[in-house]
Amino acid sequence: MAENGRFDGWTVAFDLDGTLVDTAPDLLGALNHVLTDAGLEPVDLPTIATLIGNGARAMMEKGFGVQGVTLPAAEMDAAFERFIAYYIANIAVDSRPFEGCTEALDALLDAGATLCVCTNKRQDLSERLIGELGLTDRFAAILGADRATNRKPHQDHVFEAVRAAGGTPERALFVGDSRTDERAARNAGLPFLFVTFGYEAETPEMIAPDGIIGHYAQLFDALSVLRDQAIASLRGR
Ligand SMILES: O=C(O)COP(=O)(O)O
Ligand SMILES: [Mg+2]
Repeated sequence: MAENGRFDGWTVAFDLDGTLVDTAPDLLGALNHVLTDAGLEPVDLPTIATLIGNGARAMMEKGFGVQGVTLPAAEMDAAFERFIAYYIANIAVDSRPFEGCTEALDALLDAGATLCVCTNKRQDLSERLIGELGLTDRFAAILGADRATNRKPHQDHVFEAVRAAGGTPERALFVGDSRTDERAARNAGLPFLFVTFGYEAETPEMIAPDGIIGHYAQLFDALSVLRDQAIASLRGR
């Protein structure tokens, strides 16, 4: 049943922030740039991790909220412009793929898998970040929130990312760091592998994923188990 350990015909969809890349340091830099610009106190790294997951705009609004401020819409728009300008210029200063990530992606590619990115980050930011880190060639498709018909946790985002990569949802697996990812994967009917090194506050027990890894060295074997389970259930239909 192990299908000789290969992933030919399989697509693996990855979340970006907190899953492929540790983006918190540069998101923190950009958020604190606009907060201090507005005369507010900066937030710290543990705080920013609780704000990531629903896109940069939501993160920034929550960041102001943490400092007890709700800006009128027009001012929030202007602050967001400043945030984006700063973040684009500083998107990969300290952001790096999680340890072992690049090697793990290459092992999957060598085994025949197709890889794609399904992220609530904006398309332009996602492409720029992945490009600056030299990872673009590894992904058959990158689908940001603004390119999806409906963003995660909606299944459309997952289906569209997998199909853009030339894959099929029946032979696809999802890797993510958040409840939003878990719900998106479930909504789309994909097995869900949870990474514990990202930005989710809920425990793995609460998330109840199909598999868990705490390091990229465990990715290949964990995805192999999910693939074999999916093959068994496809056969059992
Ligand atoms: O930018 C965010 O807030 C979320 O991005 P992610 O979906 O890649 O985790
Ligand atoms: Mg994430």
